Amino acid sequence: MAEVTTDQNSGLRKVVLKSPEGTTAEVFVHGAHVTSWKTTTGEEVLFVSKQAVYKPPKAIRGGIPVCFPQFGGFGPLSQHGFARNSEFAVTDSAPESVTLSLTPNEEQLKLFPHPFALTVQVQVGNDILEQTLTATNTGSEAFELTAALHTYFGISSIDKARVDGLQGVDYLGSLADKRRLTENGAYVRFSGEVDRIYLATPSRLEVVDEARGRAVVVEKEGFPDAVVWNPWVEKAAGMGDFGDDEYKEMVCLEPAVAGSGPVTLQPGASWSAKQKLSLREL
Ligand SMILES: O=P(O)(O)OC[C@H]1O[C@@H](O)[C@H](O)[C@@H](O)[C@@H]1O
Repeated sequence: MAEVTTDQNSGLRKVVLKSPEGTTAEVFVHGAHVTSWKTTTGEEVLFVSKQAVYKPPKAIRGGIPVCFPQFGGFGPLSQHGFARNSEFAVTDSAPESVTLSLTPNEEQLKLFPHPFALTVQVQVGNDILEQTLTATNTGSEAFELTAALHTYFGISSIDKARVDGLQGVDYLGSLADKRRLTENGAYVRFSGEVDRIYLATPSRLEVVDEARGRAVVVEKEGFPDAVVWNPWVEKAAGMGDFGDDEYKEMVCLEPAVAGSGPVTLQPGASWSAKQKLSLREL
């Protein structure tokens, strides 16, 4: 069993996972939120802001917030839905994996009148992190959902970072009234704010850290889309839980079901999607 412990700094409950090879991950019960994934050599791969606020129901800034049952503004709820603001229950665990579950409370059902059961499973392997979302419609009517694993990757320097695998892919420009555009570049690089929903992307993408000589390989299933986000100077300055200069240290690449249209879940039916993160030396 992975033990549920109390985080020293925040007082919140978390689970620490460890693979036999020594890869570790830290998962907060609040939001089923992964805040750390360390390689066998002890190197952190994810980014968490030094200004992050560990005070439920606020979502933690960084790591991997779970956006569910809504991504962004694609629906009636507030931005990114309420899973990231909710207390989950730990329903299963082993030294290298944990499953956390959420059913909406009365207040959430008033805003989103669709009973569901959501599980988030997190597992570590040899320099691997896998995360699976499974949602079941436990009500009597069909409903629509959008979702994302809003993954913040730590990088050495934004001018030496890029996202590979998106050339020729159409995207909705969130900074351009969601206009549909096409990615022409071989890579996505960052020299200003980027906020794009790439549609029906290849299942394998990479966040490349040229300065560190390493890429994180993102393999996704069941998430047709991928969001690329960096807030850059102005948006960073406007976020209370994000340092003014921290945009230089992170890139978000978020497997999502968003712009390609919502998933319709029939009564009794389940939907499942996952991401697998691994490393590649350049
Ligand atoms: O501040 P939030 O709600 O965590 O959202 C952060 C960002 O999340 C990204 O997924 C969105 O594309 C951005 O538009 C948004 O700014």
